Amino acid sequence: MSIQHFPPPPGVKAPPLSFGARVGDLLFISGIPGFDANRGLPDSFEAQFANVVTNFKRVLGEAGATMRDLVKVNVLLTRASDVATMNVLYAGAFGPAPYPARTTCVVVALPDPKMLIEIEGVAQVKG
Ligand SMILES: N/C(=C\C=C\C(=O)O)C(=O)O
Repeated sequence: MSIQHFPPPPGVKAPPLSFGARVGDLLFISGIPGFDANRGLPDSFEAQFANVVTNFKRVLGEAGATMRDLVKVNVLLTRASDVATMNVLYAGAFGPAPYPARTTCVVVALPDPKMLIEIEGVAQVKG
């Protein structure tokens, strides 16, 4: 079965990865940080979360999927103090129920010291 890759757009300075990779009916989405359109990282958790959702939807859309097609989501945070806020924002962005399966981890660090959150996921893609 072949793999369809969704690389960063030309000119975007990203690490050596695809934002998404599809095999069969499954789309695997890389850890998506909260970069804005200019590859800047806002200071606030809420703004980073909003950018993650925008970026996440773009990757899903490129593969013909939506947030409702998500099967599993992993949320990586660098501050346990953001968990409560994340849950509120998450319910708005990834809801309504039923939600995808999810794991949340508080990690020591993410690749850029300004990153407060990354979300990765697996979605079902039909067609
Ligand atoms: N997922 C990772 C970084 C993503 C960076 C980006 O979207 O620009 C990684 O390093 O694994």
